Amino acid sequence: MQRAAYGLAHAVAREVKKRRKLAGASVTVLVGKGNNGGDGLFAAALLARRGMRTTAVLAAAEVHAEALAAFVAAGGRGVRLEAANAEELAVLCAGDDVIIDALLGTGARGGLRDASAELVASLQELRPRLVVACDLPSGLDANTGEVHWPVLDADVTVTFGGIKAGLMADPGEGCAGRVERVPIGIEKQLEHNSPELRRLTASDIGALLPNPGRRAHKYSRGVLGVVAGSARFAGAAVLSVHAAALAGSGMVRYLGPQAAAQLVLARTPEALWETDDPGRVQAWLLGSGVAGEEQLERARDAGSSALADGLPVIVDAGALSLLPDRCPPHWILTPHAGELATLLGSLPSTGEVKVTRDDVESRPLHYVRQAAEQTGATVLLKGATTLVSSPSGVVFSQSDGTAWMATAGSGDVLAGVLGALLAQAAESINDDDGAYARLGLKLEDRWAALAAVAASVHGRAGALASANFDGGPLTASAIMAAVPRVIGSLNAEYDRTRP
Ligand SMILES: NC(=O)C1=CN([C@@H]2O[C@H](COP(=O)(O)OP(=O)(O)OC[C@H]3O[C@@H](n4cnc5c(N)ncnc54)[C@H](OP(=O)(O)O)[C@@H]3O)[C@@H](O)[C@H]2O)[C@@H](O)CC1
Ligand SMILES: Nc1ncnc2c1ncn2[C@@H]1O[C@H](COP(=O)(O)OP(=O)(O)O)[C@@H](O)[C@H]1O
Ligand SMILES: [K+]
Repeated sequence: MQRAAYGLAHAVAREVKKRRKLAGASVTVLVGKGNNGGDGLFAAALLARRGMRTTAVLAAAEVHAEALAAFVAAGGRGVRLEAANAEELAVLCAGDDVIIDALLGTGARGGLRDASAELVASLQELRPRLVVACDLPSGLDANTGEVHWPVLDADVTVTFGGIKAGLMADPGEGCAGRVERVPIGIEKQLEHNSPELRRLTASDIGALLPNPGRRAHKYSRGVLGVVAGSARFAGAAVLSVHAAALAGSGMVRYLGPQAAAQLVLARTPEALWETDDPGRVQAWLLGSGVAGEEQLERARDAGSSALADGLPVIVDAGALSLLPDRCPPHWILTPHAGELATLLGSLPSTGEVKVTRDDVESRPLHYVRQAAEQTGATVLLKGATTLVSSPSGVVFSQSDGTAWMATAGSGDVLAGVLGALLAQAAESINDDDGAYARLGLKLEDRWAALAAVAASVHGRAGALASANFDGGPLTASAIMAAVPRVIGSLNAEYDRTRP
């Protein structure tokens, strides 16, 4: 507890010092009845000793006794929260330099209640200057990222031990701000009861990105077949094919109507337009912008032959309605929340239960796992945080992008990037050289890991492109243009630091 409190106090002091002098600055800690409140009180005691004006709002009749004694001994002032003073305390706290949210931690069941809920709801409206959450924002489920409102949005969350699953899945991650981990000596223990949710680091991604050998040729590099676009959505074909070319496919074969093919070739003269037998490919991308019977038929045919040949397939947008009864794990579905809701609704195994987009957005971790389990496929659920579930239940979470990436065509670029990675990895991934094992990944989860690599490359490309515009807005084309540089720098960084 002392290590946790010290880490928390250190982070709070640092954040305050970015804004003003620490001595004389005001901090209020919101204290619940459990150990989370104890951590908050011990941290506030340390801050009082460093000259901060400290107040504790005590939300329970009994709080951690030892921590309260330390807090009082350090000169802190306690106020009991009651229904009658919740509004008034909210106004007072909102004027503070920093608020520490230590109401509920990992032991919470359900959300904030009564006066605590009232206080937090009012505070959230008053937009306090700086909020630091102790371990996790109170009201958030540490295992799922599901949220019981109201929750006080944190600028920084200081979390102890391992990073909880709930801080890597929305809507929880969206409330947590920047997450900092304080090691407290229980990390080894956590490794063994891992929550099966994993975030790949830049170095993990460098280790998994395909790299051409010296004697590579275009066919050995990996050919991607693409059935995308249609008369109505020709742009999806243009974007996905170009992104696949930029992300390093050996070759891209495009199947689609002549009008779309002309636009595809105008942007990507490197691509081939296949009008009858598409020739050999190592992987397929089906569905981005696919509409109309003729193009759906092409996607269906390519899907059937891929299934028979055991080839990896990305199933995006329009092709999500063409799934076989059971998909193999090397089929990667790439829905956004709305598409996932529709997909789940169409599965016989979901039964009569209706799933809406709101349901998926409230419980993305639950539904992405459910979809992978029920279809047998790997499922990549797009969003601010993108979750990828292997049918084994192992989930990857990547959150490397910027909100400017919520722009039309962005998903088509992701599909192209993933297609390029799949085509390049398709042949080597089955006789893995140990890269997955070295990262502690099971080979059965390799498709999900590769999809997470694509999501991260896509997110990093968006972040880089926006940074090049001083944080300004993006088009899908701008995201795509940054992809080669992101892959190049991830590879270079990995080469510099590899063991
Ligand atoms: N190794 C570790 O574990 C470490 C843990 N550490 C710290 O401990 C924290 C976990 O502590 P914890 O177990 O005391 O849980 P926490 O959330 O503070 O309080 C639970 C209490 O609140 C109550 N309560 C429950 N739900 C409620 C609700 N909705 N609304 C109101 N009350 C509610 C419930 O009581 P009851 O429901 O029975 O009234 C229960 O007694 C963790 O987040 C981290 O900060 C660190 O020090 C590092 C090492
Ligand atoms: N708020 C956000 N922050 C970061 N990335 C986002 C956000 N919203 C969407 N994205 C990303 O942008 C892409 C949008 O894909 P999609 O919804 O399929 O759009 P489209 O079909 O128009 O291409 C996904 O990769 C998603 O992860
Ligand atoms: K908390």
